[in-house]
Amino acid sequence: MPKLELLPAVDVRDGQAVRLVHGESGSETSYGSPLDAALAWQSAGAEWLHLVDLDAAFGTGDNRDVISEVTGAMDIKVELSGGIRDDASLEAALATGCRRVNLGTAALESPEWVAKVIAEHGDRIAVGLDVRGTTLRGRGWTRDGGDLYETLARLDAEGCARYVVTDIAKDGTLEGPNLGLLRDVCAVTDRPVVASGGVSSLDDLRAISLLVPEGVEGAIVGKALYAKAFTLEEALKAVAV
Ligand SMILES: O=C(O)c1ccccc1NCC(=O)[C@H](O)[C@H](O)COP(=O)(O)O
Repeated sequence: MPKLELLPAVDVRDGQAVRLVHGESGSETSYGSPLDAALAWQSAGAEWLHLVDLDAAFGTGDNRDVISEVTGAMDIKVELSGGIRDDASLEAALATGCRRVNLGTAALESPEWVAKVIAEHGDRIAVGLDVRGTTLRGRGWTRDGGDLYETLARLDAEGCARYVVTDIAKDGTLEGPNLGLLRDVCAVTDRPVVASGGVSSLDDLRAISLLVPEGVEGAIVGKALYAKAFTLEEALKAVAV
């Protein structure tokens, strides 16, 4: 059985590494330099970095310089998220050298464009399915964007390579992941799923690991690392098989 991939998160707002609660603008706790955080996760043995431009996601500007600096400094693979909604922002994101990007709002508002870029870029495109209940949310998770399962069926048919599934009610709360949601999504798609939101403990990671045979490929970990609930070294050891 392959091991669960871990993706430590660096969410950037106004040039700083932050964590939000439920992804809500204004709920930031700041954790300093995004580059320092990313380098720390890399030194600890991460194989992936999940890097989010929250200002681009919220439409309050962008952190392109910081994102480029961090991505350029990484020897590990980078998954880039936040505000990638058109050719210009996609080209800029891919040009950073990231391994893949996450599209969120665009998958809800610009389905034809998303089908086109999936066809062009294959597995460098993932789609973030950010949900409250089974309703998708876009524009920095502030607006409803349709039904999870209808959108998933459409994206599957278009050849989407991978999904990053976030229960917004869990995100940044340290309340544990929504394992039922992950199971339900894996039951209706054969594409790999990356779990995001709510991880609080090594036991949460072990529980997500048990879903690898069902299709969960990775887990994003943000708040728990910044809050020092465990170290990344401990997390990597917990999911090693
Ligand atoms: O990814 C986005 O585009 C995004 C947009 C708006 C608000 C938040 C967004 N992402 C948050 C994350 O990806 C978190 O880093 C991740 O879910 C980690 O959550 P947690 O482990 O609960 O801190």
